[in-house]
Amino acid sequence: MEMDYVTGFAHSHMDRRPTKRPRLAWENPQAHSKAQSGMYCGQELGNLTSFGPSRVHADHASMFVKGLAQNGTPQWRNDDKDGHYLFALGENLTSRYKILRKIGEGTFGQVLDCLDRETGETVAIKVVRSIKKYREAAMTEIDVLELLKRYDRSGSRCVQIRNWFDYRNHICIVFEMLGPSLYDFLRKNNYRPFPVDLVREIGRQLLECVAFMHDLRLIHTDLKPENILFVSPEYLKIPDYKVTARSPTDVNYYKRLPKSSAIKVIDFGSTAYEHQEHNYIVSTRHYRAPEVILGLGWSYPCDMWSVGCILIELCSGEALFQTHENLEHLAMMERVLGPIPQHMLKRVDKPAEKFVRRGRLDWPEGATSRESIKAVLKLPRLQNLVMQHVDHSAGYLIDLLQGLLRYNFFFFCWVAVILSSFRGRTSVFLWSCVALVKLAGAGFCWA
Ligand SMILES: Nc1ncnc2c1ncn2[C@@H]1O[C@H](COP(=O)(O)OP(=O)(O)OP(=O)(O)O)[C@@H](O)[C@H]1O
Repeated sequence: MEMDYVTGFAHSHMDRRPTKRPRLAWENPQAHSKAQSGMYCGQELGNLTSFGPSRVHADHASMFVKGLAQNGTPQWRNDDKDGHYLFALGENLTSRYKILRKIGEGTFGQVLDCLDRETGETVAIKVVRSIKKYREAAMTEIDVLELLKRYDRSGSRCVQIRNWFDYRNHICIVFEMLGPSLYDFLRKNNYRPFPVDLVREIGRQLLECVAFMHDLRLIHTDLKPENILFVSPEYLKIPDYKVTARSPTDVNYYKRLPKSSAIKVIDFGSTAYEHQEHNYIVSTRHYRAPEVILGLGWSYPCDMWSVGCILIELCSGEALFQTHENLEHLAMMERVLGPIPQHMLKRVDKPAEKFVRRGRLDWPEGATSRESIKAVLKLPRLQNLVMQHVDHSAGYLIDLLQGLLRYNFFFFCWVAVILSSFRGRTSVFLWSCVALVKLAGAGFCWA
């Protein structure tokens, strides 16, 4: 078998499709965080405010005191109209970090590949937009990252924070450098699926990460292929025998596969604590749980729903619920997973009342167009969808997905919360959920 070994995606050859699917709304009213109050204890050093607890950071601050830094940083420039930091490649971001290239951009800011002059390693720095709500969310993200770092001793599940600082009104979060995202692979492979054995391995790690977060009473709320990164940038190019392309010059002849299956979750900017109020809209559209759309309030199960959508996408190559409209989205869920229980439809909030008529979803009557009805009818039932893409172990995967994409999971969750509060132990919560789902006939054997 011809095999081509490559290190890292060639960014210059990236196609022109967007690398990220944006969240439609950013409606996360974050509370002031512990880290934020720490900010005012920082040392004002020229155009940098430094607060990092680490020894490395303290050394860095002392460099500024000696007056070395100002020479190394560019002249002050205004931000762009959206509050993004403007920079040139090769410039310094404080005297410690040299900007090598831009890796990504999201709602919160830009992510830059930088050389850390103190350690000699390359790091990914998220330079957050200089807008109050994004600055506040970044401070919450730092709190969460530090909590995760404290408990994830092996650092194997979630991206590791190395440092943070406030530079020219931009919160900058320094991360370990990771490889491409699951979405980068899907895109580069023209939306061809991942091999099922790799999906199983990714699913296991993802569920471990979610269990770990839930145990800390944290809800990620924005799990999606863009936010799951392979640890290593190395990948193989192997001929894809399933496609009709016969010539190695054809773009579809090869398929890229990661050399290692190790993944980590990123983007804790929307992570919520269990005790906060959960009535606003969360998650990127395709991965949004029904209770979020129906305004029923949400909790841990919204992450489980996202994991279910992600696993299907990895097996099929395409997002399961490709829609931008609430009623169509709910109709798609009913098509794939069966009717939404009446007790949920009875409790919807005011804005969602228009989706319900006589105790059931107002579909197809409420559809906005014939195309919309066709888009829903095109979707297969979950079992058929899985069997189209998975030959061996389809049964186990269907069991797992039925457990993750369970409308009632939301209600099981409340029972589990009550059970865990009796015992005062967070892990009881997750095991209660698992036990309840198992009792309900779902299997977790596959992952
Ligand atoms: N540690 C990292 N290593 C390598 N690339 C990274 C790292 N962190 C982020 N990226 C890249 O930068 C992109 C944006 O990062 P991130 O999702 O944290 O930003 P965001 O502004 O919070 O995005 P969103 O719009 O989803 O909220 C990611 O999709 C990824 O491609």
